[in-house]
Amino acid sequence: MSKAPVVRARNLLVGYGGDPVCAPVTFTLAPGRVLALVGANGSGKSTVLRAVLGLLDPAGGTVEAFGRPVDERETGFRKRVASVLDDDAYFPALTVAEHLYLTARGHGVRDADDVVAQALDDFGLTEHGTSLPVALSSGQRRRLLLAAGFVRPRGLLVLDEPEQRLDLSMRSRLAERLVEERAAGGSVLLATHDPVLLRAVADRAVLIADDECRLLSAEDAAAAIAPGVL
Ligand SMILES: Nc1ncnc2c1ncn2[C@@H]1O[C@H](COP(=O)(O)OP(=O)(O)OP(=O)(O)O)[C@@H](O)[C@H]1O
Repeated sequence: MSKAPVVRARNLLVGYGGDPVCAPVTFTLAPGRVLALVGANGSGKSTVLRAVLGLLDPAGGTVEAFGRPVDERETGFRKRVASVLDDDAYFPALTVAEHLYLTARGHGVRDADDVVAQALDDFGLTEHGTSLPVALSSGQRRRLLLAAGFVRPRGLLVLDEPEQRLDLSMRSRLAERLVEERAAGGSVLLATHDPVLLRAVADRAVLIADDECRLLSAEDAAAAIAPGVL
């Protein structure tokens, strides 16, 4: 397995309208590793993720994915990068299963039936396969968006607070799924406020802040975001 970084950010400065939202951030993410971004509300985690996904130009520094400057217009980039952000992006007229088939087949998955059935099961959606998004609870809609990230091929999975709106049992299933992802050689970059998820899946973390963005062990990062600390 190639150990070249999947993501390399060097003094990456992110912000809006020329104003940085946090200190420059430097990290690498290797194949088969999970890196978490932690920090207070508004510290800049989602903004860093947007820059890694090419949805926002860096205000300074560089960010590369698979050895090339990030460019989400490149087919090769979009083929290898799956993301689930903090938005409810779904088609109102498609059922849960149809969403997953569309995503899988759109990305050329041959055994889409098996892959979709597995994702429905993993995310507790089997009995909602024929439901439209409007008929789902907010947590079930979140599961649908997460499931869509897992039915397509990927080398990098980017997740923005994937624990949001999930009950504890689904958080633990998500953690198992991410551990499997890592074991299969996939890389995951996630923003999270959940110390339990962080401890279960992350190898390292970056604490995003105004004055300095620091690389921490997963354990130190989990302690830093424990209740009463941040
Ligand atoms: N589209 C935007 N235009 C201008 N400012 C923005 C925009 N999106 C976010 N911000 C600001 O950028 C800062 C960082 O926001 P960001 O969403 O990256 O934080 P976060 O660490 O992900 O927070 P949370 O934990 O609440 O999700 C905040 O001060 C926010 O108000």
